[in-house]
Amino acid sequence: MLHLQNFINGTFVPMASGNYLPNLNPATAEVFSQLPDSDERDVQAAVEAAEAAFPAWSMLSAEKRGRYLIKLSELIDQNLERLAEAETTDNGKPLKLSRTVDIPRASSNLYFFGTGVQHFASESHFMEGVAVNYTVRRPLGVVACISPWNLPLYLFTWKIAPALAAGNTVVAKPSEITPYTAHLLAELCLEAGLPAGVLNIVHGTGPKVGAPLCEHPLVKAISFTGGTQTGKTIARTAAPLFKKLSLELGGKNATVIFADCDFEKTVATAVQAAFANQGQICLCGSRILVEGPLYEKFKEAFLAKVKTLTVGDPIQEGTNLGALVSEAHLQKVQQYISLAKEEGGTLLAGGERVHLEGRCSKGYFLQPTVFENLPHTCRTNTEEIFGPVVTLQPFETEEEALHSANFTPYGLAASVWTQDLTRAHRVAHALQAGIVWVNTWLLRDLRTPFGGMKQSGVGREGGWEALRFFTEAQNVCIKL
Ligand SMILES: NC(=O)C1=CN([C@@H]2O[C@H](COP(=O)(O)OP(=O)(O)OC[C@H]3O[C@@H](n4cnc5c(N)ncnc54)[C@H](O)[C@@H]3O)[C@@H](O)[C@H]2O)C=CC1
Ligand SMILES: O=C(O)/C=C/C=C(\O)C(=O)O
Repeated sequence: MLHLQNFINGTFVPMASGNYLPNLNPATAEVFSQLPDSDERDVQAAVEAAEAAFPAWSMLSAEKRGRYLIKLSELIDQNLERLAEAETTDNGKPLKLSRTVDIPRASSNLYFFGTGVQHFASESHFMEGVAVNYTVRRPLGVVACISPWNLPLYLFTWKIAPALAAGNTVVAKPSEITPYTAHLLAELCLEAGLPAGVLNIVHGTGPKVGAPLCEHPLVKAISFTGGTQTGKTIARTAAPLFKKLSLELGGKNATVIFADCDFEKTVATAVQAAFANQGQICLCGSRILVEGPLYEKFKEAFLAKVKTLTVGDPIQEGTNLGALVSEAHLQKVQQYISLAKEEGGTLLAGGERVHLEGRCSKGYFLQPTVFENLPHTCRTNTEEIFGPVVTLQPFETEEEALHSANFTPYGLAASVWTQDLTRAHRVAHALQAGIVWVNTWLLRDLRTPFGGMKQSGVGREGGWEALRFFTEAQNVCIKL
């Protein structure tokens, strides 16, 4: 049995408690590894290591720091297959997704910030004949990066890369549900020669590791991706301690389809946006709003495509949907399916757990599920389900579409499907969402601001936004 370890001060170390937690493969429901059940003592050791490493790391040139990240990116590329298999074993997602999306994106995150930081310039402001101001962006010190289980290495690296590039040292906590690839990344850090204490990884649960990490007085900033409830808890901790906070939280995203859309492309992408990663991406389009005249035609084509999706063993090439991440999460999603029925929804497809043969007979599989006839105000249409469950809703006017799309406490993402560019701009502007795609979905340019409005979070990640978050501006004013 594989035993994962904390990575503190450049070494794999046992946790203070001596206790392990079981780590399951959700496709087989079997325990395949054990992870440290760490606590505040391990957090303390990691923060101390990060604090000691900070002066030397922050004094390195951006180029030298960048080179370490680029080296790590190259090592990820060289270990693509091993990392992809680990991610799929840990998370249940199709191996082809790990291989083509998760792991390549983890590499890109490190490469992007490793190169990007070398172009990070600060502002200067000239007061005609009076003074010149220049602004220095200084790293903060020790920062915390807390990541979720849905895109494990992808989101882990999305946080640590800008934090390290900007000159901070990091204590990172991967999700206890999917800790495996973070452990493998620590091995690659050793191979890359990353100085000891620059990146520290503490495994364990939110209450025992995440909470003391957020409370620690030496931790200057917290970058968190996960559920909105957890985000609220972290915000309550951080506010009185005046820590910088970046929160990427839940979504209940609308796919808004007008009758003049490119039909085939729209249907194909709406299916992908609904069910990619078993619907476990905060950006998934879980409410599909379709203009009246197109509704029946769209419904027929959408359902036909959904019926072609294979729910299966994640390591099989032909699998489109793998396992949900855990039994608890499967049950949560199943409860939402029951709720949708109680709320009067008409089940158009799916709705049932899938029982596979062979090694996956105990896995947490669920059919891609589609409902209609649910009002935009109901719980099914306003709460984050985070699984392969979507609703179809017709609309008559643009105003009605916007009213429905915006009728949730979330404001993360939306996609708009139309050939009318003027309408696309108008609708994009009126949508309460931090990210709007027009005639596409999840097309990512890492330079763009990424984050949500309303209860989808606080702050923006990506590009300069991330480097600004992980630095503190100091203005120097020189009288001429
Ligand atoms: N927006 C997103 O990307 C995600 C949304 N979710 C949503 O959240 C729901 C709950 O999923 P969970 O796995 O429980 O997510 P979570 O928000 O509890 O977990 C995310 C990370 O936060 C850590 N954490 C938990 N409690 C903490 C605390 N008090 N202080 C600091 N860190 C803490 C966890 O250990 C994990 O590393 C899901 O059903 C889904 O709806 C979950 C994961 C990702
Ligand atoms: O940065 C991206 O491309 C995707 C980010 C996705 C999440 O933050 C999420 O699903 O939680």
